[in-house]
Amino acid sequence: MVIAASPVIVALDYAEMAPALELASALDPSACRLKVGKELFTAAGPLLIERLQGLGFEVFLDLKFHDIPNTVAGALRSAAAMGVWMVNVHVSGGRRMLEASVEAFANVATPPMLIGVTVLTSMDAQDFAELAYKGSLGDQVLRLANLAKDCGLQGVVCSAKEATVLRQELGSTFALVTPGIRPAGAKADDQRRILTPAEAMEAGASYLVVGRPITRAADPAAALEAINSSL
Ligand SMILES: O=C(O)c1cc(=O)[nH]c(=O)n1[C@@H]1O[C@H](COP(=O)(O)O)[C@@H](O)[C@H]1O
Repeated sequence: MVIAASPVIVALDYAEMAPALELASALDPSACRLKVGKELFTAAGPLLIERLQGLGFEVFLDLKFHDIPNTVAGALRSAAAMGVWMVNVHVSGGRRMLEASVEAFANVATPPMLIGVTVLTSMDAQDFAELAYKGSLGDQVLRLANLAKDCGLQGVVCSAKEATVLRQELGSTFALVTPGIRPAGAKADDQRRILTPAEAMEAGASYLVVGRPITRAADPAAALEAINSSL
């Protein structure tokens, strides 16, 4: 496996294996990592993970587990057995689920990084208000990030808009994985809390998750290169 020099994680949001492998083959594993999410993993499964690793890529398995502690712990052990680099769970699954998640990797020699999802980057203040949580969206992100850290997770997924505050509150070694990244002038699509790659790094992000601005570009490798050289 190649350790990428770049903080970019390319989201392979495809419906099947072939286009995902085609895109991966066009990219350099020293220039990015790859993320496989619910759509692609449900269609293509562990075989795809093996193929991407065979091309030299570290893989973020983004299945956002959210279930009872025993079920999530089992799912995480299965993920670790695939040798993935990063996995995630919803922090809103609560303390016992998070502690069971950490415990699931206790006997794994090289465990994946365990990351908690806070408030999805597709949500804005209005969406958030409908859920009737206490405080603002930003308060909720901070509350969930503190809980994740307290339970022993290595980082959180959040919007880069929250990265400055989280970096201050949670210290320099806690990983901030930030989707909702759009180069200047790119379409927001369904994302609501967005920043450019350079702004996100400036705000304290550790990793930038970028999907459509790369996967739907006429030349994905050039789009990745442009982002990397903007940092
Ligand atoms: O966990 C994630 O990766 C994630 C969390 C979040 O809050 N928002 C978010 O967009 N994501 C993922 O990040 C990727 C963003 O893709 P683009 O919007 O195409 O750049 C998608 O694969 C999402 O599933």
